[in-house]
Amino acid sequence: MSEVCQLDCGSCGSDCADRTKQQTDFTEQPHHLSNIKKVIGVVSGKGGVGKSLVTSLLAVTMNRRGHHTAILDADITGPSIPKAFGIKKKAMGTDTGIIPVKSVTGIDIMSINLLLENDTDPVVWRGPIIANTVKQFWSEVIWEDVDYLFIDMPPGTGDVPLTVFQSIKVDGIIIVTSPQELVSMIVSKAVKMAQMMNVPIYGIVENMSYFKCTDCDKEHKIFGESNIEKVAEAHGIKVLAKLPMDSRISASCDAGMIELIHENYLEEIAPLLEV
Ligand SMILES: Nc1ncnc2c1ncn2[C@@H]1O[C@H](COP(=O)(O)OP(=O)(O)OP(=O)(O)O)[C@@H](O)[C@H]1O
Repeated sequence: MSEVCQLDCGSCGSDCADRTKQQTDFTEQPHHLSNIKKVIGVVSGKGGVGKSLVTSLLAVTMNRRGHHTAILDADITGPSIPKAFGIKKKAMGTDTGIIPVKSVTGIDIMSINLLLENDTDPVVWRGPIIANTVKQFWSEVIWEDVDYLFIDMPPGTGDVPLTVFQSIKVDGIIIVTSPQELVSMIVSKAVKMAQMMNVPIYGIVENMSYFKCTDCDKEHKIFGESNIEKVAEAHGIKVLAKLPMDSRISASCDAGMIELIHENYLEEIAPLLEV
């Protein structure tokens, strides 16, 4: 540190410990009234594979097991969480901070669509502004007594997910894929990004893994045989669950009733998160 530190590295040439710290630690603090026990990021190497659905189902599962859960919708340009939970109310801002909206079963939710006047308005913002909005959802929203905060991460491995990883201390991530040809490359990208960011990986959820015929009860692999086990093994991670392609799922999302869905599709993941 220079002899009289003005807390302004821009005008100071001293190569001190404080400068090094400022250059490498980009972590944002949560709101001082927030109390979050575990933060779990849900990521996908590409869009449209069901990342928001898996985030929603994880929050529902943990909530059903008696934990207070919350969702931070960091998918700013494609926010689909409020629709899946049928939330029409807007989030409230107070002098102290922003209050998330509670779903029917008590899951706290924050999403850009809970701030926009019209939820069909597109968010046409540049990367840094989008990343800043996510940071604000972390630092300015009051996440009160949350056991599990699930973050629906922006898809891909670009600028925005990177900034989010740098700013929010995530306890672990879950990677969502669908059984398609490019899965190996897509998973590799997500795994490498997590490793670069030093974030532990819980494992992979394969969505739209199969379709179960209601007439013959047979499972059909619509996208062909999956090689997810091999891909997971190659990266030393686990396949946590395989979700069927099920019209009841899309119907529940469309009707805003995802938390009232009867099936507990991701129940087997819960004990791992509870450790
Ligand atoms: N297993 C499934 N069975 C039936 N419908 C599904 C399933 N998974 C996802 N869907 C439907 O597919 C659509 C896209 O899913 P979702 O929004 O979760 O994808 P996403 O990966 O978050 O997309 P994006 O990256 O663009 O935000 C939704 O309408 C959802 O209801």
